[in-house]
Amino acid sequence: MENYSGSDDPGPGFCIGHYEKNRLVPVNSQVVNQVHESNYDMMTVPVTTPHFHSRVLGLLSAYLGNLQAPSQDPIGTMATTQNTRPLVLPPLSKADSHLTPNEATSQLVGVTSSWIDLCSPDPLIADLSRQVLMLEVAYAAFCGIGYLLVPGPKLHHGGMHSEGVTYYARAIQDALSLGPYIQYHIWLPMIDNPELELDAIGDLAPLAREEYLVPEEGNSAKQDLFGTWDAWDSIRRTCKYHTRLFLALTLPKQLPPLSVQSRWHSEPVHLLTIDASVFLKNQKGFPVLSKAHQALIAKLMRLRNPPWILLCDVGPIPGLESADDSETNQTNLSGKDYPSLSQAATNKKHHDPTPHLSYLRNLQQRQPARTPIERFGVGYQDYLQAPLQPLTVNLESITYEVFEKDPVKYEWYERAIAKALKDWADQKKPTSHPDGKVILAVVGAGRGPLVTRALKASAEAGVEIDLWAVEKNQNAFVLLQRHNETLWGGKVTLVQSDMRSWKGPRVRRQAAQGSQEPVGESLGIEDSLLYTPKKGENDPGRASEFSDPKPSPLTHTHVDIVVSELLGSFADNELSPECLDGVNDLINPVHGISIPASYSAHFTPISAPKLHADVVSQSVPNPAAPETPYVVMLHAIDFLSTSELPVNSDTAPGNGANRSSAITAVTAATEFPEPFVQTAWSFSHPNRNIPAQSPSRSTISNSHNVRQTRLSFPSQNRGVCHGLAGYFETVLYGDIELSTNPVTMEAKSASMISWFPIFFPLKVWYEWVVEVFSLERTATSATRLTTPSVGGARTMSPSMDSVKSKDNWVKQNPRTGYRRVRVGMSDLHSSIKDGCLM
Ligand SMILES: C[S@@+](CC[C@H](N)C(=O)[O-])C[C@H]1O[C@@H](n2cnc3c(N)ncnc32)[C@H](O)[C@@H]1O
Repeated sequence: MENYSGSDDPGPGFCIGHYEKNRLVPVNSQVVNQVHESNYDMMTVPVTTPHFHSRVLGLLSAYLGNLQAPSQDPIGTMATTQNTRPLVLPPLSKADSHLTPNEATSQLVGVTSSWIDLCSPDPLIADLSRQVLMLEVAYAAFCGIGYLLVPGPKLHHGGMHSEGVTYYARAIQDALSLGPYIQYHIWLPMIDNPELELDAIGDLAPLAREEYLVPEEGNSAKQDLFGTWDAWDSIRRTCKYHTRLFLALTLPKQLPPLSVQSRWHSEPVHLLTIDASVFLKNQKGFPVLSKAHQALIAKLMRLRNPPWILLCDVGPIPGLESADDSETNQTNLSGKDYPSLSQAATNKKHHDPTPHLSYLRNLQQRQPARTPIERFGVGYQDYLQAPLQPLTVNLESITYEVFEKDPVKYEWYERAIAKALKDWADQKKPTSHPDGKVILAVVGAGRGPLVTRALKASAEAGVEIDLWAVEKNQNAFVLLQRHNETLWGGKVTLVQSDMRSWKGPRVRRQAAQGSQEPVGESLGIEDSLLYTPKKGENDPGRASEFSDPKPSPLTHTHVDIVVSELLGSFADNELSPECLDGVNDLINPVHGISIPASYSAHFTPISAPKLHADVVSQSVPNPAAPETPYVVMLHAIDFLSTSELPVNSDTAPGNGANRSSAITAVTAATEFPEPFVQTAWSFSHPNRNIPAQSPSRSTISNSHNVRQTRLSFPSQNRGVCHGLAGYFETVLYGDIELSTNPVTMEAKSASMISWFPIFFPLKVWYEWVVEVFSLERTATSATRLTTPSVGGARTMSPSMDSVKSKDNWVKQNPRTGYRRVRVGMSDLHSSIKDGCLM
């Protein structure tokens, strides 16, 4: 068996890059070499130059200076457009970009302009921004850039909040087809904090014309913990969960509550940007990250695709930009933090030109080794697998081999069998064997690991057993025969049969001479003579058995202990109850034991964007894809129903009076909230209540195994439910249990790897783009409204007008005094492919 201890396993590697907003040097191979020599893995490069920015501002200013009102045509149609004379940007010129296609390009992350505003309520600004993005994307694609960092949507425009996201999303959808080999990273902060969404000099947003703006009245927008996640959700839905669309997430100085962190953890965060200001200083003045930041980074780094880290504003790359800049920038020291002269002299000796990078490299080395489950699961994380069909399909040897690597399951079975045998002996229970041996049958023996464990348990408990192994897989049966000869000393009677047609063990009628002390008296059925086929000979109409070839009068008897391992990820989904029903009558009717004694199925709703995207992409060739329950090692998921109290913006970090207490609460814990997992149903064996089967029916009724359930899951925060995560728990014997339920597995069977959870996908309902908002009054009243709003909100939304006229009590402009919280949204549908093409 492979060693899964993980002691020599290095932790995850960090890929760290250098971000410079206004990098002015043209990047070539020498520059990239310099980056590598400085211990960075990669760097960013702006797609366009400040020259291009000035040129666009100049064109806009000239355009606005000459703006005329649209001339009316006789029927007034011109009045319905705001683009009578659109401003069209000319193509890029040499001075507009430092990018050149060369061998270094593929190692760069291109950055598109942050001064545009695709969400602007002013159609002129929005359209100009779209043109800028398209020019940049087209040129980046031409140069061979593989990764683009695209600043996220601006969410606040005066009194309007999050209204232009659909337009932003639409532009990204266009960009995806314009740069067909580019991976796009939408750059977002972890929460929507309007106070931090500041306009810089030269930004297009403040140039939006007043007539398109709604003034902010009184209450400024509050921060919204899930506001940026919500925007991201709109974008990726519009782009239909595109496989080249990812996130770049800004790590803030104050981390948001863990429920917000766990939401981002479930999303495709492929870049993590860390600004110099996020670092604290240790006693020696070196930059370090808080424990909470370290914990979040550690979790992200254990994902199937760990994010790359971009260090922002941490000073220049040594040797690349001027040394003077490097001195002043390196740790952002200010005022009293400056070292004394003697400290400065010492520092000079040990001068580290990249202290933030050194810290992250050190953090990388301190990452804990992967756990046995993580090592085992490499390549399986968030990977959809169809569940096994062990009854109808004969498993391959390699599949058994994977089961057999479990460091816990077989150990627990051995303990359970030993305990059951000891109890049997201690309680002096009669056995089904004439010699008093406990008759134990491993049904569904596979390649025999439980048979080995049963023999060990018998030796350990000092209780003699008569061991039977039943397996229907003819290929695995060959190995069972071999093991019986080489490993088990012929002590096992092998039966190649479906357990449902097995007639039970056969024993000699009289106790054999010289047998060991019986455990108890025999309950054997001694009323029939049976035929034992010779080795290799099949008994027609009955299972073939290979045992002592000496012919002797045999009789069927009961099994005292049935051991099976037929559970699926959702307990009963691999037909465990149905198969065990087939041996139910063979179990000793008074004292018989089944290991497992019982099992239950559990589930909880989850957000699983990666799995959803995979199911959707598989749906094209396979329409049954969304109807399939998948076995998945769940990782990038968020539990939607948790035991955590709901968090609201008032108690989130950065909110005035509550700030300090909230931050304490946030930084104290680093584990994501525990899911609320509920039990769906359970089964136990032997089942003394199986109704008698009607002799007139050829098939056995399975109605006693039908189960149904209806459960409620409180959800604390908004999110998208992509499906249900299913788990199981099983009582093997007494207090020996196995569990995959994330709430109990640590206590019951930590490090068990045989089963991954099951994922039941949910289909999503589609319509033309419709957004539904709940209006939360931000002023005095706590009134809530739900208003569907069709299309965009660049003009006054028709829905808003109808709300005004219908509901007298909404007297004021509903755009002010209310906060719109999106509660639902359909997919974006477009007739562009089927419409009239140019
Ligand atoms: C999950 S595997 C477990 C194998 C083995 N006990 C182990 O732990 O590695 C289940 C085994 O049960 C066998 N099996 C399933 N249904 C069966 C049935 N009705 N009768 C006999 N064997 C069955 C399968 O062929 C498979 O070998």
